[in-house]
Amino acid sequence: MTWFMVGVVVVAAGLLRWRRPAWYWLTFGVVLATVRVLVRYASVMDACGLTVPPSRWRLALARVANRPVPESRVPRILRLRPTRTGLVLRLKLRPGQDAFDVSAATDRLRHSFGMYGVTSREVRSGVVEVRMTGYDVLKQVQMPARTEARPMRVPVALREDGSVHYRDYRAVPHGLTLGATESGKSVYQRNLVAGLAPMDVALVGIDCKHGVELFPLARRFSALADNPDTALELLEALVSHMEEMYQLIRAEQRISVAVPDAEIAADIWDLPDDIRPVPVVVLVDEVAELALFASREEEKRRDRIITALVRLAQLGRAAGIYLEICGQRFGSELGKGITMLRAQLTGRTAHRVNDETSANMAFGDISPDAVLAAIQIPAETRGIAIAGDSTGGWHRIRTPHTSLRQAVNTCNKYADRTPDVPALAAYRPAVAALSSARLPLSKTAPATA
Ligand SMILES: Nc1ncnc2c1ncn2[C@@H]1O[C@H](COP(=O)(O)OP(=O)(O)OP(=O)(O)O)[C@@H](O)[C@H]1O
Repeated sequence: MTWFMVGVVVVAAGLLRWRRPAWYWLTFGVVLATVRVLVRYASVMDACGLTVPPSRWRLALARVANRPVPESRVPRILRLRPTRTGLVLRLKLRPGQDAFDVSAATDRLRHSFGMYGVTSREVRSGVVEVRMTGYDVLKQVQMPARTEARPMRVPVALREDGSVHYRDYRAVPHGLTLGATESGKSVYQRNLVAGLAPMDVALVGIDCKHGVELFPLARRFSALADNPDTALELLEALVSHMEEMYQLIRAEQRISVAVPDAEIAADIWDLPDDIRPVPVVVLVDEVAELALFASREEEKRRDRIITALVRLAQLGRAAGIYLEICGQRFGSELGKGITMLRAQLTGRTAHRVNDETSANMAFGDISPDAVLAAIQIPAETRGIAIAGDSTGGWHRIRTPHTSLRQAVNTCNKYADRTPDVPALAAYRPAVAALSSARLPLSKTAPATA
């Protein structure tokens, strides 16, 4: 009977591991992995070259006391913390070791501890955090139920080490998302919109793919444009809005300068709550549509559009205006001003790209390693992307698969949080018109069936 029970448990564990790796990890994997790491720790560290020989004084002490020669020493375990997706091991390095030793050994640690993936980072001098994942967390992304809530910080994807990837607008104001067609850019953008929807933020959309991506989300948008002419007007209205925000900050500065010890506002976040304007996130889908032209008139329009975008990218942060630009390619081939604009878009996300040039457009000026990682994204795993910023750090990420329906539901749910931005009032989508436009379609559907 006992052997039968053991057999049932082993088969259940095997099935879970195969079909539901996340459940396997939570039920069996976490305990087995913790025991394995603790039991094998010293021998694995030794085999991976992460030990240091005993110090001279310990050797001398052993000689004097006539004791056996002391063994090499392993980094001290400060903490071993199980997580939803793996284990986090915090190590205190021995004298003579550095964080690079551990990062160079991550692949050896991975297979020695029988984990799916291992990454490491230096937390502070001499202390390294080794994050191990028990299974491929990017295969079927499940975001944790609770994430750290902060204004303008969206939990948008999962990183391959199991941690949450945030799009933090206050830390990295402007972003560029690139990727070949069908690589997952729209799903990424949908996750961003769904994450921003419950926040106190005005969403502005420019979708020159005839509005198919952003217009269904119109109820949560304060302004929308679906063609280059309206996009130009909207961007110029945003520049005026930005100038008004600067006037507001200046006015507040004049008041605080006269008050000794008062804080002087440098951006909208320093303004008192009651006068702080709502921040604005501008989402631009398929940016190349704004940069292409076929006639002299269109060229003039294009130049004005790029000038407005460059001005918003250069000065928008203090006024609380953040750009999120999305496209298949974004290089000098799109004409003058593009490389200048790209330099301001320091948050970079690259989905699968068709060639090295496109990967270079995303990361060439940031990190050569990230360029290589972007080229290696396999075509069959859509939604996988490399996310990096101007610090040179980068991660492999994947968003949860959010359908347009789910994103629309979220936007409808938070429709009452859509703020009015007076400068953009002319571009506010006519939601009533949108809903009534659907009525004849749904009425005619049964008739034609
Ligand atoms: N994070 C994801 N997880 C799982 N599947 C995904 C993910 N992201 C995208 N996909 C799949 O890839 C398909 C293409 O995604 P998406 O429409 O976002 O690509 P795109 O880059 O915007 O393409 P295009 O430029 O042609 O509009 C989606 O229909 C979806 O099935």
